[in-house]
Amino acid sequence: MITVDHLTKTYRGVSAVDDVSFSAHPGRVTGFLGPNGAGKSTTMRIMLGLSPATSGTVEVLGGRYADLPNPGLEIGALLDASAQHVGRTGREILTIAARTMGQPTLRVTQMLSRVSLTEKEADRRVRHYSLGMRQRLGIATALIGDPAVLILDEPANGLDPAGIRWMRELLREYADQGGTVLLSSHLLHEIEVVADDLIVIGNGRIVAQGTKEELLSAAGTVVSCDDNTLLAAALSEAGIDASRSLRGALHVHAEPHHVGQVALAAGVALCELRSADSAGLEQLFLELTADSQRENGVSEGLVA
Ligand SMILES: Nc1ncnc2c1ncn2[C@@H]1O[C@H](COP(=O)(O)OP(=O)(O)OP(=O)(O)O)[C@@H](O)[C@H]1O
Repeated sequence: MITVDHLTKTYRGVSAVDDVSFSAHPGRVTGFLGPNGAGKSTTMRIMLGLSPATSGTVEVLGGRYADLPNPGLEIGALLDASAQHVGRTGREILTIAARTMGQPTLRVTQMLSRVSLTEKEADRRVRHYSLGMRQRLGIATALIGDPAVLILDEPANGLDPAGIRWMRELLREYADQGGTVLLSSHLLHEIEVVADDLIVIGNGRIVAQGTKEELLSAAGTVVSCDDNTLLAAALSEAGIDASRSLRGALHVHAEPHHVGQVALAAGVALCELRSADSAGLEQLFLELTADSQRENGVSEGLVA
């Protein structure tokens, strides 16, 4: 379990993280989503005791990271796969990690196989690794202490489609066995398949959070007919805001069933009626986060 409570971090008066609160739960993959510079890495660095908070608290497994006697046995982290010592081999890096955590060296072989790095690749120096191989090595290092919590900052960077699929399966399996996963990304489609819960951050503030299903249903309905102005008027009369459009169609925040009933009552023959699903969530994500004005970046009904 990770609990972030009213966390704020300012750099020379400018806030990178602004009053952020959320939780990540055991048995679930929590996606931490936001564009570049939104505050994801800063939040994760504070979680791992690498940077002090200006105010607010973060608790991982009920306490502060800095107070854990052997943190790698409880929390596995990967913040920057390119920060590994390039002069060492993958096997050396894993062996040092295992020894530091008091783990048997057998774990090294087990982790190599878990992340699909071959014995030959393990004996190569990290400077000759691709970014994808470095991500795999970073994940092996995070897992070597068999922790209950995983904190991963953009772990899909540099992975090819098969690698991304492998990562999703690994994280799903880890969460299904009771682990807590916090996974950041700036790309919705990269994490929407695996995430159970989503935290959306923009300009240092949480703009939406909830289960994936809640956010997808909040993403609304796409509806259109031959005369969308007439349809929009009928919907508006029924109290449904239809001000946004998606590829010429109307995008409304209501269930398809409800929208269909309003159209029927108004005698409007529909050409299209469907749940907006991830297309709507993607649009919502862009709207919520692209806005540079913090105070405007909030969508009603989605805010925590
Ligand atoms: N050490 C620092 N000094 C000053 N400003 C910083 C520092 N670290 C981060 N920032 C600023 O804080 C904000 C949040 O950065 P952060 O790296 O947390 O975002 P992010 O969501 O992880 O983005 P990315 O996806 O690009 O990694 C940015 O405006 C960044 O410039």
